[in-house]
Amino acid sequence: MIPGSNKDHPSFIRSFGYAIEGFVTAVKTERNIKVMLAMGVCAVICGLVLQIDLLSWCLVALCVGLVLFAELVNTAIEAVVDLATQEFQPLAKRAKDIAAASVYTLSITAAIVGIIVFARALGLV
Ligand SMILES: Nc1ncnc2c1ncn2[C@@H]1O[C@H](COP(=O)(O)OP(=O)(O)OP(=O)(O)O)[C@@H](O)[C@H]1O
Repeated sequence: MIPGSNKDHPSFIRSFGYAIEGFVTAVKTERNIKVMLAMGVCAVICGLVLQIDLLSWCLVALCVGLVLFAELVNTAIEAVVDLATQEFQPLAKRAKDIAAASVYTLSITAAIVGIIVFARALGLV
């Protein structure tokens, strides 16, 4: 919906409330998001312990945020596919498998960046 085109369009604050609701629902219902949040907390603890520099904090924040973003989008795609069909459908499989692949691609990339950042902080590279 185009913002402002309809007086019933939710306000910015209400839309933000829906987004928070979506985040809470995803965390409550999706095991993978809990795992990713736990890994994000671990990365922050490692950053604090190793006293990484500002640029490294930016990389850690970007990686954690992007992985969570990808998992949230993946969860939304799964919900839409389930809404469209409960039957076995090759296209449903393709959509879910590719959405899952996007999360794993980003997670592996984030893990590589994390290894480099923390190895550098430990003076290993
Ligand atoms: N309607 C469907 N038609 C065909 N294959 C499906 C369908 N629904 C699920 N699948 C297959 O089962 C796999 C698992 O689907 P599911 O919806 O259980 O997601 P999931 O792997 O449990 O995701 P998550 O762990 O993130 O919740 C999909 O990747 C897909 O290969």
